[in-house]
Amino acid sequence: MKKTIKVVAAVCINEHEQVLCALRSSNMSLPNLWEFAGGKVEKGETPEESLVREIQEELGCTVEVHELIEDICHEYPNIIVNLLTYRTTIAEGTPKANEHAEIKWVPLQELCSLEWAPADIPTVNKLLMNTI
Ligand SMILES: Nc1nc2c([nH]c(=O)n2[C@H]2C[C@H](O)[C@@H](COP(=O)(O)OP(=O)(O)OP(=O)(O)O)O2)c(=O)[nH]1
Ligand SMILES: [Mg+2]
Repeated sequence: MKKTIKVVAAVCINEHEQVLCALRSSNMSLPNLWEFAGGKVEKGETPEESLVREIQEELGCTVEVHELIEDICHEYPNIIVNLLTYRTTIAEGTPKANEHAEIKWVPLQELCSLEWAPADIPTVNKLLMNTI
């Protein structure tokens, strides 16, 4: 049976309605695909705690976690990812790509121009449909 991992990711939106997008590097799994920064929920953490920790590690800034956008299970060839995406805003600091190949702020309506990790598509569609 395939293992399921619980992953949290930050849909970080700024005052210009731009979304922070992160490019997975060539040495990560799902290389060269765009994602929302985040990572695996560790034992004893709430999803919100994991997300604040992951963003601190990956982007070197602090986020405020708002509502859940999407909770989906996506089956990859080797693993099932239970991805929880949350709307977030930056509470402190400026995001930097500590682990990603690149990060950039993208206008909400242009999100579809990036090549996303497959599990992110439902979140991207929700954002494009303006249902959040
Ligand atoms: N962070 C993140 N992971 C995603 C997204 N979409 C998606 O399919 N994933 C997958 C990629 C990985 O197989 C899995 C775990 O994410 P990750 O690689 O960020 O985990 P992590 O930061 O804890 O990294 P590591 O400790 O395993 O190196 O989730 C997304 O938008 N954000
Ligand atoms: Mg990560």
